[in-house]
Amino acid sequence: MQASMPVITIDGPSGSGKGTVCRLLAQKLGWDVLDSGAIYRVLALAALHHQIALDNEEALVPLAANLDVQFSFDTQSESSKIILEGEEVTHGIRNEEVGAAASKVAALPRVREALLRRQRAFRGDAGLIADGRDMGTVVFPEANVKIFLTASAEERAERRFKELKAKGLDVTLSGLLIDIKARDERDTNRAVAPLIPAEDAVSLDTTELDAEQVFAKVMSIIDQAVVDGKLAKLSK
Ligand SMILES: Nc1ncnc2c1ncn2[C@@H]1O[C@H](COP(=O)(O)OP(=O)(O)O)[C@@H](O)[C@H]1O
Ligand SMILES: Nc1ccn([C@H]2C[C@H](O)[C@@H](COP(=O)(O)OP(=O)(O)O)O2)c(=O)n1
Repeated sequence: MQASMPVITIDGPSGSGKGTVCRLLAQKLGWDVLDSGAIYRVLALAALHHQIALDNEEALVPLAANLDVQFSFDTQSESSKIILEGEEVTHGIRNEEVGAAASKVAALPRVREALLRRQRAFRGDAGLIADGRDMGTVVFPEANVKIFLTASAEERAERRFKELKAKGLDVTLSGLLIDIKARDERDTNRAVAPLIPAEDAVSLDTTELDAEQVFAKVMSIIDQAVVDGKLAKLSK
């Protein structure tokens, strides 16, 4: 692990645009990305496969600690590929059922603890962009730049609705709004590593912004961090 490589954290609730901005940042900066939500999603899917109850901390801790998962970058599709126990789950984890299950296993303190080292190991030879809920507060409290994205629940549900409809999934806007609010509630009110901005995070409300505008604002926050000496000059 290269403890000195820079880290930018992007935290926020579901649909606030974290994944989108992280992908754009990774392209621009040539850095690695940690999609921590995908780790919780993969764990939840493994629990469902093995018929382990989503509140069975005793059984989930060893499953989390020994999770047989590989994240790789597929150069052909220019997207990441996720293999769980030998089976590709890249798309299978991206539905609201698995998102809700992920939020349940993520509420268990010893499960979070068991996944800490795996998340920190994503810090390699390049800089790291870390996407999640507790990247700036718990996993990388020493990060160079911390950003917290928000948007109204209605706007986030609308975004998710368009995305899942485009994939041909059978979803309703009202159902997604209920799911998003339930997930916000669980993620925000859990005892350990709740969804809250780090004290030194810059918050950005994306409700009225498109993805390009969010990216431009995030880049200006990063440029300001360089001016403030929090981050070395970027070769972008
Ligand atoms: N600023 C934005 N305005 C409108 N749609 C957006 C914006 N940012 C992202 N999206 C779209 O909203 C959906 C959720 O975005 P995503 O980046 O996956 O959010 P998160 O990772 O925070 O859950 C995706 O379909 C994405 O293309
Ligand atoms: N760092 C993280 C990342 C995700 N989680 C939990 C809580 C979230 O509701 C689920 C799924 O996260 P994910 O980022 O994939 O969800 P969205 O894409 O934002 O809908 O995992 C977490 O507790 N901590």
